[in-house]
Amino acid sequence: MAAGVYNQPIVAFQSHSHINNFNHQQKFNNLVRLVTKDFIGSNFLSRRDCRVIQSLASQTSVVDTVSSPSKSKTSDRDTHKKSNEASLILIRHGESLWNEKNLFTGCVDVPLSKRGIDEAIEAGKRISSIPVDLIFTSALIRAQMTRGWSQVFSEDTEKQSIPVIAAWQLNERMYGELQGLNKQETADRYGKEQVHDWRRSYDIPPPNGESLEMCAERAVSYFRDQIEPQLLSGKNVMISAHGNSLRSIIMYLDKLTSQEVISLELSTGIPMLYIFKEGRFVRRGSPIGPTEAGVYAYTRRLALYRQRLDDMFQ
Ligand SMILES: O=C(O)[C@H](O)COP(=O)(O)O
Repeated sequence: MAAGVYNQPIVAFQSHSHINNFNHQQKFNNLVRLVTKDFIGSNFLSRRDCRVIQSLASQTSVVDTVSSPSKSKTSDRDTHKKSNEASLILIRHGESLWNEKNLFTGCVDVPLSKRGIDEAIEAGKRISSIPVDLIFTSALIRAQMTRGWSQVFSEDTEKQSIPVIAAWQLNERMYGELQGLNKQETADRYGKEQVHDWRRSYDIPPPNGESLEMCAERAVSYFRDQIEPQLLSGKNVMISAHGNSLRSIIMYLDKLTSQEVISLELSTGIPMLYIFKEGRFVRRGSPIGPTEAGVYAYTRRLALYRQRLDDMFQ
């Protein structure tokens, strides 16, 4: 586990703009160069993909450094500490280059597409009113978005930055022999139902990969051991992770059964909000708005389940 003020996801860059001492466009250009350099020569990014990433530098506008709102908005923090409440924001990374191509990705380290970066920036705007104290990301670049470039060399500035903890336990589930295959072609070859079982069932692993259950063993244990204590101490936490590591965490938070979790789909780049109060997690829908359209891309069955859950907390 590595802690530090680097690797902040773009979603957090956009959410706090009160410290603005740097030439952000320049920094972002450097980031894109770094990311591109990491992937050029690897066997899963084509030259076209690299060109797409490079072109983002000229198309994407300003991103901000992450500063810790809890240190600059003392009254907000005092209030939520007194009420013994904390916010938990979950976000699945924005669309990746392999999501765009409909390829099984799993633990292959693929960066965001241009659309994914736009989604992350948009998500950051939507959660801008929530003072985040601590960010957890997976160890994969699509959740972190930046790698190495944003280390801070000033103690004062570092004190004002949101700590970021990268943890492999939050990585996407290992998709085994499906990694790199096209999802549609795989369904055509092995049958829709088989592929659906591999992708959505709780305990059927894809060939030589992790089932959701196996993914939950590491992701939920990490959540309970490392993240819950932070919430208990009144810290507002954001987790930037993946479709299946977050499905397993949501299954735990919402007490979904292994049947109910089958219908749980998460959209890319949509923040979900939970309030942690008196040892319980209450889903508050998306910070986007009261309709919660973005919380779950849920099916009718899950909508009913959600209705029951909401009624319980009215
Ligand atoms: O790893 C992947 O391919 C995706 O991030 C998640 O895939 P899924 O929708 O098949 O779970």
